[in-house]
Amino acid sequence: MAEPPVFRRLCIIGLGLIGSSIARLARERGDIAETLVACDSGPGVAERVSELGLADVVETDAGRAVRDCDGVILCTPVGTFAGLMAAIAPHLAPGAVLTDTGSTKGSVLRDLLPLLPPGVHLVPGHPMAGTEHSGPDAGFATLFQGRYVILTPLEGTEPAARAKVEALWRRAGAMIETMDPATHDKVVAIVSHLPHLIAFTICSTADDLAQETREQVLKFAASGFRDFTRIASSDVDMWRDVFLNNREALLEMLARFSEDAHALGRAVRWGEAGFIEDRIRRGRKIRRTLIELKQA
Ligand SMILES: NC(=O)c1ccc[n+]([C@@H]2O[C@H](COP(=O)([O-])OP(=O)(O)OC[C@H]3O[C@@H](n4cnc5c(N)ncnc54)[C@H](O)[C@@H]3O)[C@@H](O)[C@H]2O)c1
Ligand SMILES: O=C(O)C(=O)C[C@]1(C(=O)O)C=C[C@@H](O)C=C1
Repeated sequence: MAEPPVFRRLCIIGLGLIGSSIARLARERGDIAETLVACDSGPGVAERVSELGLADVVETDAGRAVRDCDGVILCTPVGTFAGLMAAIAPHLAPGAVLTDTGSTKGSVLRDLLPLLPPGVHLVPGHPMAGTEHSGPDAGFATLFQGRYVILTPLEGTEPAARAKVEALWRRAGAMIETMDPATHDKVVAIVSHLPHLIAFTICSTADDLAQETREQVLKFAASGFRDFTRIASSDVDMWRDVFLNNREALLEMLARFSEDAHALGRAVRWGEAGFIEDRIRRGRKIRRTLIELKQA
């Protein structure tokens, strides 16, 4: 027999890549929310969400959108969370479960907890799935299939609230891991935030060089550089907010990376072939490990 929907009335705030993927999934499955409310304040987004038929109710005002909802999921850039929380807190229904998909977790607790009304349950989350595309047309229902979702629940969170968020992600086909926010922020700093910082930087450096030399450097880019440009084409608002809200862990990883890059540079300068080979071998090994885990 089909399971009952996880939520009676679920409000998704932010209908970009991630929010519209959850909406599409909820529409397709029918067992995530009985009624789906979509809220987006971006220019033309609410109209597009209506055109695409992604929700039963479409709003642009977050306070109005969350009224009477037993589930609310924030899918906007993390820099918007404090302002959004101030707007929705007075309207959250007692007993509601509040979750999110933000890429940083220490900042989410910092921004949401102080205004959390008594009786509303916060279960922060982060799907480790995405693409370089953004907006309501970019989403797809299978985005989370076979991917990890990291939850960073607070001690003492009501088990029933946590179970609802876990059920949502299980129905999305995801695997769930639990971590404390500081560990989460360190892990994603190395596997997600630093790679983006490097990709944005390498593109700027190549662009500077092209301007200095007046050569069409980019037309000679084969697949190595192109792989970086895919990552570097990601959304400006989202990544500005990620960098500014995971400052400490990102700067720590950047410092370690810079030391290691200098060491490799030194080996190149002094012709230390063994050191260079070792670094290349480690890269190849990590790629093989990811392929074995089917994540490459
Ligand atoms: N893109 C990814 O690969 C990825 C992966 C995992 C988690 N995340 C996280 O999920 C969240 C959403 O990312 P995305 O890629 O879907 O972004 P996106 O840019 O595709 O969509 C964000 C949407 O939020 C809307 N929005 C912004 N401020 C708002 C506000 N105050 N009120 C209502 N709507 C508002 C925008 O109009 C936009 O439609 C971010 O916190 C991001 O860090 C992103
Ligand atoms: O696939 C991509 O392009 C992504 O950037 C997805 C990605 C990542 O870095 O892996 C980006 C941000 C997230 O918070 C989680 C996933």
